[in-house]
Amino acid sequence: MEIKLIEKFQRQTIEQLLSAIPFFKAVKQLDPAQFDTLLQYSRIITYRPGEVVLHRGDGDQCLYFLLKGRLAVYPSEALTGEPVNYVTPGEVFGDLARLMHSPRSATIVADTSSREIMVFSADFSAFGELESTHPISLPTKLLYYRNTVHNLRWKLEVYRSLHPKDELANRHRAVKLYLGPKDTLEELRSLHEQARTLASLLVAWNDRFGSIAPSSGQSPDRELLKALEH
Ligand SMILES: Nc1ncnc2c1ncn2[C@@H]1O[C@@H]2COP(=O)(O)O[C@H]2[C@H]1O
Repeated sequence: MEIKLIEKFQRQTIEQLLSAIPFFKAVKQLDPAQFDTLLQYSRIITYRPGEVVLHRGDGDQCLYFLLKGRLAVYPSEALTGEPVNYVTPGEVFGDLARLMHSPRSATIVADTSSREIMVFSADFSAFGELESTHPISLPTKLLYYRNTVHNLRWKLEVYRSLHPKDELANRHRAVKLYLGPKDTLEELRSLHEQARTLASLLVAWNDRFGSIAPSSGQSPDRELLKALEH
């Protein structure tokens, strides 16, 4: 693992890397000053294949966005069986612990199939209390939570399509969408509440199935386990 400060990179490089991440792209378009503020709380981390990025049960609350490579998500520290899911470039991860006020819900490992693994890490403490608007503004928070709710709903839809008869399958559809006035604190509160409920449903899927992939229960990823021994 190597941690690199944002200042070590040319501005153009950072902008190019972050243009592939919907949240940062939207913030930059809406309010370039907020984009700069987020950068002040961020750094870039590179990993070697097989390195552990997040440990289930850890208490830190950084938020991550994958820039390059692929990551495997394991529901337990044991790293046996199939990963529960993969994280691909542009996706956010490490967002559930803060949302649910709980330790990390999964272990995330740099995949052995990736040569270069690069992650953008943001210190979530900049978000402060939900309703505070400094240093991160209400519009930026709204972008973040809309994005989070969208991503969680999407993942839960995928799991529903794999296990349509499971009693968890329809639960996320019962989580009400917000229909009130847009761009308000009320919308932020609703998105936050939706995100919390959807996050706990995702963790319930992980707990129930171990791996949600159809090939669940088959042989462990030996290549990955071997790489972890070094
Ligand atoms: N089923 C899943 N699919 C994709 N990512 C997941 C899944 N379960 C957990 N994660 C991610 O793994 C992260 C582990 O740390 P957090 O609990 O903070 O946030 C978690 C999610 O971002």
